[in-house]
Amino acid sequence: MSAVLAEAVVPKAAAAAPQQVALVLLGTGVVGGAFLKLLCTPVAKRLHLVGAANSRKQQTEATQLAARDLRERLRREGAPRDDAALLSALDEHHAALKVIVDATASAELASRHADWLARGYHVVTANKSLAGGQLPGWRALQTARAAGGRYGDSATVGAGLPVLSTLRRLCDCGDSLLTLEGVFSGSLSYLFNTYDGSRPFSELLRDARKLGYTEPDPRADLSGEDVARKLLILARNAGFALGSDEVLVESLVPESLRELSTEAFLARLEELDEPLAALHEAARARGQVLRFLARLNQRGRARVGITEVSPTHPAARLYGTDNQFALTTTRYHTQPLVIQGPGAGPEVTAQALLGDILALG
Ligand SMILES: NC(=O)C1=CN([C@@H]2O[C@H](COP(=O)(O)OP(=O)(O)OC[C@H]3O[C@@H](n4cnc5c(N)ncnc54)[C@H](O)[C@@H]3O)[C@@H](O)[C@H]2O)C=CC1
Ligand SMILES: N[C@@H](CC=O)C(=O)O
Repeated sequence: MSAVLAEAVVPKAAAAAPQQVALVLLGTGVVGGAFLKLLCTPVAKRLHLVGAANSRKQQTEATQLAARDLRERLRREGAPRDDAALLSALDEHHAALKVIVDATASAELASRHADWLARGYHVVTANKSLAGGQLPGWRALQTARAAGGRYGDSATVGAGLPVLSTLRRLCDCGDSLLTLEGVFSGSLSYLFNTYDGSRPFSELLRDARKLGYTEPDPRADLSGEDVARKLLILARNAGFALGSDEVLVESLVPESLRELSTEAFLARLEELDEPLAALHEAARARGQVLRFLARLNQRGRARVGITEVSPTHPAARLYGTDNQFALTTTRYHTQPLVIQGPGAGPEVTAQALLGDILALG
């Protein structure tokens, strides 16, 4: 009764009207393409696309940006790439929030994130190269964030699963990460959940690529590099000042395929089949299965690589692109807090970008 009375007499605080958002999209590939589709849905009506770019061309012209075939048009026509023109398009728009969305895998673009934040733009990214790269880059990012820049990074780990948000919330409450373990790659999860020796590994990898699960160059997945980046992002968010050279990374890419161009590598995928079949067979003979695991122990030692696990291991019970993050903390120490679900794919990743933009205000 008193609660009802209280509601009747206390005026509700007026909810702040959501702000208009101007945005520039860098990268119109698998994730960027899915993001463009989400921009056409009603939830995105206060978002205004004022610029879009791929690696070669860009567009800031309103009618071109509104075209349904913007990605194809960008491949054929558009102005040459020039960040300054994209930033001017943001500056000229009346929207209160100005956002740069990075849906590329470009380390060069990622190295500009901190500068963009310092200049008053918000950055929302699927690109892990800054936060999961060299330690000085991570530190520059923290400096820009401390000065008020807002950085939407949900898409960088678990393709938007609520992992980073949960970890930060625990840390804000004074909890501490003790250990971290799991499957952090959607494509490798898909590959090892599916591979049973009946179809060549290279065929499954081609499927994973077509479905939009792999990195632009799938060696970034197979080498463990992408998993290592996610491990670094999580560890650093939990206060471990880990350098990228401090993660022990076990690569699945044979030496002979490491230095090739992406195209040449894609033409020689069959060379992965024999070594992977041998690993699979050896594990099978011991009653085990293969999983690509990431681990951070209490002393800050980090390792990512292929591991044989028993069929009853939690990582052996995943499906599709499932990721699994097991967080043991000071307060979750008897059993870990486990976050699990699809960890790759254009739609979920694009949604993570959209969610971070809408959360800006
Ligand atoms: N595919 C997935 O499930 C997930 C992907 N991500 C991340 O999303 C990012 C994009 O991945 P995809 O869309 O799969 O790659 P993609 O290869 O399909 O697309 C990359 C796009 O970036 C563009 N690009 C490259 N350099 C550029 C530059 N300097 N300026 C403007 N555009 C540039 C390319 O032209 C292309 O349009 C990567 O960082 C990836 O790690 C993150 C979570 C999940
Ligand atoms: N290639 C990545 C995509 C998400 O980050 C993966 O396989 O997990």
